[in-house]
Amino acid sequence: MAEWVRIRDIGNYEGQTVTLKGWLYLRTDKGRLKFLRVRDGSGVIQAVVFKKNVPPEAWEAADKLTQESSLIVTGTVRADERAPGGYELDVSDLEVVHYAEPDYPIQPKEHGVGFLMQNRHLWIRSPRQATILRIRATVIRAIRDWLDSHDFVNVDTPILTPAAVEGTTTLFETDYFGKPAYLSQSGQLYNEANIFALGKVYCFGPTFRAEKSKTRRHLTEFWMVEPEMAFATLEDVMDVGEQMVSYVVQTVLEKHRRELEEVLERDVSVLEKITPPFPRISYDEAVEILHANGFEDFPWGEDFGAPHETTISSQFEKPVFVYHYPTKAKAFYMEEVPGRPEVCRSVDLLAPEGYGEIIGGGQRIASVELLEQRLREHNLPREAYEWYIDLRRYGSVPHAGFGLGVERTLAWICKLPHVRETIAFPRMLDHIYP
Ligand SMILES: NC(=O)C[C@H]([NH3+])C(=O)NS(=O)(=O)OC[C@H]1O[C@@H](n2cnc3c(N)ncnc32)[C@H](O)[C@@H]1O
Ligand SMILES: [Mg+2]
Repeated sequence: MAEWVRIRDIGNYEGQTVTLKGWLYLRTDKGRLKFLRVRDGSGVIQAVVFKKNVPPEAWEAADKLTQESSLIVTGTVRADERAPGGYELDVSDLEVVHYAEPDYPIQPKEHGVGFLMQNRHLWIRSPRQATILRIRATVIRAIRDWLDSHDFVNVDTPILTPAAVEGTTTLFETDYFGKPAYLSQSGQLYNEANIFALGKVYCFGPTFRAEKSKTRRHLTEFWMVEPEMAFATLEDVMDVGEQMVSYVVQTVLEKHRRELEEVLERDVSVLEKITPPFPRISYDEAVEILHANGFEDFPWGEDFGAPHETTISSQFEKPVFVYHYPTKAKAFYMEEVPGRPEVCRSVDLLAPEGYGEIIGGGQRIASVELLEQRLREHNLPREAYEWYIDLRRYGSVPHAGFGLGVERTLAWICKLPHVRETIAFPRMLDHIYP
């Protein structure tokens, strides 16, 4: 058998005889010719079977091929600008590994989202979905590369936790040997302990929100990277956030420009502008933008909804930081702004093109007294946070961090209509199968 190669690298083998292993995506018969669209997980190529060029048994096998049959094809690589990816395989031999059953549910045609979601385990095989998952992997790797190269230590935080971080209304409760435990909403509180050991840390894993929201931006299980820094302030959050997001976007452009343009039909010129610094405006300034752009009655003090975030971010070509939200609109742990207790040292990063919040974070309360006051105000059970208060008793420091949602970031980069396409098996209010 000739050398087994990946379709993604086929350009390196022009004129050579190679072997590909994959699945039949599409078959077109034209007399003594068969055009097979083969995919192998790294890309798609057209394999041309000419009856006179293959053994009779190979032709007979090709004739019985059904969509998604697994196969091994050998042939000579030739450049052809009409072919997907610019190359074709002139087949000299073909072996079928398994004939797929003839009723493969996902035909190369339009299907409704509900049907596709019920068949997500097969839908992910489509070139578009596979491309998105490949870009997702690049986003995750780029995030880790940037943090690892900037002295952040990856520390894993618990999934089973005793208390809320982001409000008690979106907790998934589970029984923990007769006591309640909650799936992690955020690793932040544990990160705040870890920085006293390591200075700069990040956790990166699944987080859970029992969101009752059916929107294009909400999942009930999503992946979040959460950097946290000792001796840091709100400004450090924005510095790190803009540098990391810019690095991620430029890395995706470098590695996946062709897929973005050809498979996802994404206008990449927007992404080319994503470099530091990002604009930074206060919540007060953001409210002024709303008042001047159709939301004259927006009341100061409210959190922004999707339409508001879209209006605010539409004023800028880059993601925009909005800082100093009203204290009452944010979580219990937010440090207050000296002299303005009604606002806190929080920040969100709003992505352009209507993708809204991709980062939430801020500076954390450093004093025992204010933290105890906030726990009372938020009616949080003090006993579940005693350890967290300890962090303010023993060498407290100004510290800050944020969480970036992978799925929302990926949806923006790829310009996807819904976060359901940003993870292999999305979990949403009304979707947990397969
Ligand atoms: N270490 C920190 O400071 C993080 C902080 N405790 C936190 O969880 N902030 S956040 O709730 O705004 O969520 C952060 C990001 O997490 C994403 N996120 C937040 N909730 C969701 C849902 N439901 N679906 C998808 N993505 C979500 C979104 O990008 C948010 O900006
Ligand atoms: Mg948020």
